[in-house]
Amino acid sequence: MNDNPLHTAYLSLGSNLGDREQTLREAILRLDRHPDIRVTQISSVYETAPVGMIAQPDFLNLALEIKTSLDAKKLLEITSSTELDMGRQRDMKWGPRTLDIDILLMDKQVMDTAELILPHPRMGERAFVLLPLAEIAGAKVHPVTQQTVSDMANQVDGKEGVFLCQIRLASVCEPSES
Ligand SMILES: Nc1ncnc2c1ncn2[C@@H]1O[C@H](COP(=O)(O)OP(=O)(O)OP(=O)(O)O)[C@@H](O)[C@H]1O
Ligand SMILES: Nc1nc2c(c(=O)[nH]1)N=C(CO)CN2
Repeated sequence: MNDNPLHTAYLSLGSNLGDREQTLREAILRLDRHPDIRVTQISSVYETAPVGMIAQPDFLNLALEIKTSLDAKKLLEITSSTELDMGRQRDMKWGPRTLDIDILLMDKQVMDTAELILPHPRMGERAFVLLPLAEIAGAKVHPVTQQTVSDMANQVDGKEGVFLCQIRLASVCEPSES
């Protein structure tokens, strides 16, 4: 880690093309191998019906907690380049993708710029985001609405097809000290 202040961020990962499980494992490893990022919590994996454009395969989704000394813009650069390195092609809004990484929350930061909006503007309506996130960050408070993640998850639970999978990824990388 560099000497900058340490931030806590929550990410949503999704995949609905290719070997979805392998893609998620590899993405987590790549993030954790970055010198300024440590993956500190991994939620369960959920198989989820596509939201938005429905004529596409089901997704695997999960949420991560990371600690990072990167600022939010730099973190977005890393998550975007990880998506591209893992074969993501930028094409259709809400279309199929090998890997999607969204930054959901970063500390209590609120920002609205052309490249990055925090908290993620659509997280509150997405069961595929909130159910995994509630497992690892249920008590965290959304800095704009002041709702806890658990309360947000309860509001969307059952509204979309979101099913817990038997896939265990928690051992992909060991939680590290620093
Ligand atoms: N919190 C955020 N996390 C990730 N990307 C963001 C965020 N806020 C804004 N963006 C911008 O959104 C752009 C488009 O992202 P992307 O192609 O992943 O959208 P999408 O996954 O199709 O839809 P959605 O944004 O609804 O998840 C990114 O290039 C990025 O600049
Ligand atoms: N189930 C599911 N649906 C989606 C997803 C996703 O990750 N899972 N991502 C989208 C764009 O970010 C649009 N729709």
